[in-house]
Amino acid sequence: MTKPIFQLKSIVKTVNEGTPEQLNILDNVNLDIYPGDFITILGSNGAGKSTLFNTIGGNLKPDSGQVIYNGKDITRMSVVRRTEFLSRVFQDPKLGTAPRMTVAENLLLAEKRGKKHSLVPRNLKSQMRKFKEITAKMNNNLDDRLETATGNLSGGQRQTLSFLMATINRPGMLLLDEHTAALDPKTSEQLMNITDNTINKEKLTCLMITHHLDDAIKYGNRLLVLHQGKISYDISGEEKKNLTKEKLLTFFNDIQ
Ligand SMILES: Nc1ncnc2c1ncn2[C@@H]1O[C@H](COP(=O)(O)OP(=O)(O)OP(=O)(O)O)[C@@H](O)[C@H]1O
Repeated sequence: MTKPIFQLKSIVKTVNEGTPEQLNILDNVNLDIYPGDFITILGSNGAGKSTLFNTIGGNLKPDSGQVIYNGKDITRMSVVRRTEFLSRVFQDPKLGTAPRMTVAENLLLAEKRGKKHSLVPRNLKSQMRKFKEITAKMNNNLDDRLETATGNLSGGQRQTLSFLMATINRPGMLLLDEHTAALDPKTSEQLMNITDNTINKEKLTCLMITHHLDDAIKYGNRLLVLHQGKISYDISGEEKKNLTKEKLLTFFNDIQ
């Protein structure tokens, strides 16, 4: 049987402890993620989605419970060490890239992340052909802008670059935190297509937070709904394939 690559075991995170506002923002969360899972995550504002990602990414330590990667307890592992196997793309295109550095320099930086220096080519020139090839596949002229400072790119190009940087080393876990939410509908759809193709081709394990029901239904093999710090819905396979927007809306109405 396939073993989970990532596990959350009885994760609890409480805020405002000992006050009338005390709240379990993660309330005994258990989750087994299998290699190649592409999980879409829905949940209303304040449901705990970012808190879940922060726990997985190491930005937030749970009060109790365990975070396991490849069978190893990483609950107390730092964010920096987790970058050896984990990448995250944020909603804000400005967060993933260094604005004064060129597209090519950003890609080189991303290649180095989590690797021993000796394994990374130092010379940017030797990598240019490869970077040109990767960016050309994005079909948004990023390949013509390899020497451009990232701050001068369009939001869509910049977010595509963030996605490329996050996936260039084939991460063990990819976290997409509403990564298309700041883009116009057409650009958002383009990046979702790139995302889906890359995840399928590279067989990446990915969690994607979205507020778009259509995207949550269309993409991935598994869908979770978070509600009040708990996983209240977790479907995959045929059940996910047969899910409709109407069924999902009914579910949301029922839990409110
Ligand atoms: N440091 C904190 N102190 C107090 N409350 C917090 C803290 N961090 C998060 N919360 C609360 O925890 C709950 C979950 O927040 P979280 O940001 O994870 O939700 P979310 O599902 O990502 O929401 P959104 O869709 O709005 O981004 C919210 O009620 C939020 O106010």
